[in-house]
Amino acid sequence: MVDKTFGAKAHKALSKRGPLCVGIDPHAGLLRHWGLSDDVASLERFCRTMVESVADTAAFVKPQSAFFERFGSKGIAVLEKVVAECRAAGALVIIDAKRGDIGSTMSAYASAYLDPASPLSCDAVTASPFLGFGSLTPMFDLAEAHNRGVFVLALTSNPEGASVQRARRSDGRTVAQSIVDDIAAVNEDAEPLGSIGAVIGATVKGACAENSGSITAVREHTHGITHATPQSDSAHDLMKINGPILVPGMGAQGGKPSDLKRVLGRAAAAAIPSYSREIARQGPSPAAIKEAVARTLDECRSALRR
Ligand SMILES: O=C(O)c1cc(=O)[nH]c(=O)n1[C@@H]1O[C@H](COP(=O)(O)O)[C@@H](O)[C@H]1O
Repeated sequence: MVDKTFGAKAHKALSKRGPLCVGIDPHAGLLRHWGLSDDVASLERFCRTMVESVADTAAFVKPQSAFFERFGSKGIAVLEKVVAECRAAGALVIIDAKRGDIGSTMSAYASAYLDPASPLSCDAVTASPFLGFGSLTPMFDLAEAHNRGVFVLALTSNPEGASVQRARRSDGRTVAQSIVDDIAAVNEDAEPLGSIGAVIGATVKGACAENSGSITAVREHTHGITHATPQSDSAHDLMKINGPILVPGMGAQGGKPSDLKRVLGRAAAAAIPSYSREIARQGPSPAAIKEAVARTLDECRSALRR
């Protein structure tokens, strides 16, 4: 059934709960800020409070796997609980693991996150396409089989990303544009949204062609294929993604709600602005976290309406 796909669920969540993803990133500094020590019992306490404060209101919750992995198997056990409890409260859970590998190893990563029988089974996972977009195929296949999603890194929020992602290929496109085009091909004809998302940071210098003054992209013919050739580094054609767009870099990294349209243009209709530290550092008071969620959601909603 089409409405069971991750893309359809993401679309519904965006309209019902609104455009917000709350990241659960229990790093040592945040635990300290909450008056907790850096151990598994504190990790559990932090996560319990975050889940109780956000999972029944935020459309998406994104636990960052690294902060659980650093506690070994006991940390992973906490992550399993976070995933199950958030899903039970109606949030769509994206595990941020940024996996990228080849062949049977990629299949194993896909099973770990997207197979309903796995203890870490969630709604979607982040993936890195930098071993070649095609290397992610086992993950896309499993996502499709089980109505799950994959968010593929395209233009990341860190300044180092540009040296790889904005590099030009021999066909004139940036690496990021080729990733966007590959996502678009997987999502082609999906309604209301495809299940393969893109990750585009709120801090990137400019991303969409329509806001860069070069919307009339030059068409270039290379090897028998016609491409839209971006006129500048900021001229990415994002409308074609036809999938949800995870936008990290909000809050603590400097991204603001007004950046959503600056970076994504009309593609911002599918934006999922994602905040981790900015919301968690309002804790440990659940009321303060809830208040931050409501305020942040309001700010994102009104920036996207403008
Ligand atoms: O995939 C991600 O979520 C991600 C992509 C990206 O380009 N930049 C980025 O910061 N992230 C993740 O988003 C979270 C950002 O955390 P805050 O800066 O505290 O909001 C971290 O878990 C990052 O690993």
